[in-house]
Amino acid sequence: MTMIKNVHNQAFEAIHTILNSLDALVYVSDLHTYELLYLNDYGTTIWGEPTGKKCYQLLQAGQNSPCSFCTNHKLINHAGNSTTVHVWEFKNTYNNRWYQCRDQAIRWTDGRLVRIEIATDITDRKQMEEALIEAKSTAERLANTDELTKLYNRRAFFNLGLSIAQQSGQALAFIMFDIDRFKHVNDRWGHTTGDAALIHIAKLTQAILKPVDILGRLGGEEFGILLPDLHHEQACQLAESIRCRFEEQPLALNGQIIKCTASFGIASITIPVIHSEKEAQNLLETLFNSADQAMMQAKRNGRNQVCSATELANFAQNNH
Ligand SMILES: Nc1nc2c(ncn2[C@@H]2O[C@H](COP(=O)(O)OP(=O)(O)OP(=O)(O)O)[C@@H](O)[C@H]2O)c(=O)[nH]1
Repeated sequence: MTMIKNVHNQAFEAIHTILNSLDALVYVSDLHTYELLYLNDYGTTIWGEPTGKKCYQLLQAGQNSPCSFCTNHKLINHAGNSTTVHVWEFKNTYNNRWYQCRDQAIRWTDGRLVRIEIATDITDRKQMEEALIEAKSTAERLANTDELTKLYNRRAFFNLGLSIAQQSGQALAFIMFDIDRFKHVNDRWGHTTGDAALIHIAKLTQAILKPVDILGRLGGEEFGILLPDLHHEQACQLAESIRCRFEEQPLALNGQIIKCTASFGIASITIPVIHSEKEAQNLLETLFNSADQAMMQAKRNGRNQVCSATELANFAQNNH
């Protein structure tokens, strides 16, 4: 009898030693009253003594009733029997560390079903994952952004245009503008001042636009604006406002006033039924080419003015 008791004691101590040596939280709580029935050393070191406490009182911060994220209901089925192990990841509200939790309903020594959780700290992995997600989104942002002006670059601008160009039945206007005689700005004031002038122009333009409008730097001193749901006349008025804004608000830098004007081309369309991305691409290219030609016309007409593709069509007819 004494020998059996000793064997039992030894086994109990071995289990006790193992549980208290684990680099993981192990606790047992009543499935219905939430009373803590067991907490290993890992748990008491971080969260404190469990005696007389409910799991939510000890293991979470500022919790006076069962947690909204409690998984107890997932551990037993309708018949009141244990289901499988429920594995989930959770940021503990007491110490703000991430844990992978393995929860299960087991039979306790007195025969009732209780909850056992084994939770390992996965904060380092989570932080690495978060850093990777952050790095990916930074890389994506940089790949779509013009470094100097922080506007969309040509690639991102065209990609955004592609999705807009598939919204059949919607009006779409496009304004393209190019700063006039920008070479003179660089030659006279230097390349750094030229850069500042490009940033200034980008900011002036962005300030006039609505959040749905898409402004991009297409390259060099050339910019594009995609205007969803805007009709031709409204786009012409908008371009004229931007042109005036450039005249009225030159860049003031180091006591110098750097004046920049720009030439604008406008094209617009009511998007027809689009069947494929290729069709959307063709439509966008046609729109861009028309605006580009209108802009070249504005340059030929003497710069610092707005020309629309309609004007260009008239001009073409007049010159045949
Ligand atoms: N500072 C600066 N200059 C740039 C940048 N990209 C292009 N440029 C300059 O923009 C100028 C464009 O010159 P051109 O294409 O001859 O055109 P323009 O002088 O603006 O004359 P028009 O377009 O005919 O009115 C060149 O001097 C380029 O070096 C840039 O990122 N920064």
